[in-house]
Amino acid sequence: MVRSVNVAIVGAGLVGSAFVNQLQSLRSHAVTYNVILIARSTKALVSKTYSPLQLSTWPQDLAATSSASGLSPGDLAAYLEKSPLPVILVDNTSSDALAKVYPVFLAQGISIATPNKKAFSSELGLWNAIFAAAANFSDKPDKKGFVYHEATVGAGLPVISTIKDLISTGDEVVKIEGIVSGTLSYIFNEFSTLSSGSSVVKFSDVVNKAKELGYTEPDPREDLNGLDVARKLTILARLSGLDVQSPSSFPVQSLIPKPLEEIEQVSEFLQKLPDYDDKMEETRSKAAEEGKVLRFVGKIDLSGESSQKVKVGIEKYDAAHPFASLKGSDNVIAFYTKRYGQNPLIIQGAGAGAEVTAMGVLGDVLKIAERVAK
Ligand SMILES: NC(=O)C1=CN([C@@H]2O[C@H](COP(=O)(O)OP(=O)(O)OC[C@H]3O[C@@H](n4cnc5c(N)ncnc54)[C@H](OP(=O)(O)O)[C@@H]3O)[C@@H](O)[C@H]2O)C=CC1
Ligand SMILES: N[C@@H](CC=O)C(=O)O
Ligand code: NA
Repeated sequence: MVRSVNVAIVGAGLVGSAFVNQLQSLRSHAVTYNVILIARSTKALVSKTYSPLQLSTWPQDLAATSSASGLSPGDLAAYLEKSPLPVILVDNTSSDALAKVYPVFLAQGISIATPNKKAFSSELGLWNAIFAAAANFSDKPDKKGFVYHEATVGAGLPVISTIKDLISTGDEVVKIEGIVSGTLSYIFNEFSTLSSGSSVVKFSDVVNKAKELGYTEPDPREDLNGLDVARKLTILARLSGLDVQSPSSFPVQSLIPKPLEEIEQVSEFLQKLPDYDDKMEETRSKAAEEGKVLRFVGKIDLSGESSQKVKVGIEKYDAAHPFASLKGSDNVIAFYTKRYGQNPLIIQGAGAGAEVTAMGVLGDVLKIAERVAK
């Protein structure tokens, strides 16, 4: 018998649009996925009767909706709670406001699949509330929703599922080292090569290119100030058993030039960034003179050897190091654990981009549907 589930998609930008396309092309017919809502920040296409929306024309239909404002999290919860079928909320935004009400959705039996890091990397209290309210972490799962967030670290790469499997089967994390920003990976892979002359590209040009390619956060300053990496490290550290209070509770290096910190508009920031290319070029060429390249790295050290358990910033690597030969927007994450010893379990591949991120989100939706569809 074919089972069904309702799907509500909030956020229809790069990842959201790729998600809808991938959902439409699904080959599995074991479950029917009825999309009942697609929303952007200012518009919402909602099926009032909970019957499936016509997906072939969703961009035009969404644009044509008369609503001048989006749905508030409260309105969304009230609508989804009345769904006659189990419902999965796909949060493809980077909204803090939506993330804060995840515990409410979960307690109402609404499941969540998301690439939005905000819920899992803000204050520790929110993290605890989410997992207390979620069915997959409860011994009383009745009426609670499931929560999956694979694409919050390494986009579609199996990072979250791997660390969860390591821990739940009794392994212990000793260290994690990695390049977990697709944007900063791309920027430094292009900008800092082993040539000792001046770089073939300007730092500000590669920043713009990373934005064009869809790797950056909606506001690329969240990548450049190290916060996106700090959020991912917070998630990995918490899953490793460390109670990190927030992404600002450990040292994080920012690449935003001090005089540009107070600028409000992204456009003005990007326009002024070229004025600071010389400073980055100086750092790059000094490293190149030592035969090294720059990479933006996150480290978690639970071995007790380092006084600083979590840190994020630029490091220098020589040519032989695996981080020096990364390409494109690749992420690389090395898990040193009790079982794996000195030879870490390594995951590598594209860590940003709409298609690979949507794949991670859709994979989570399929896992939730297997558990809740009726
Ligand atoms: N791009 C990537 O490579 C990766 C992205 N992610 C994460 O995926 C998420 C989406 O990223 P991306 O698609 O690139 O970003 P976009 O800016 O392209 O899309 C964001 C979408 O969210 C909508 N939105 C924002 N706030 C709200 C709200 N309160 N209610 C309803 N809709 C809202 C925006 O509406 P509007 O269209 O009206 O602006 C837009 O449609 C982010 O959390 C990001 O961190 C994770 C891994 C990789
Ligand atoms: N801006 C992020 C997107 C994925 O999380 C990145 O560059 O990695
Ligand atoms: Na992932």
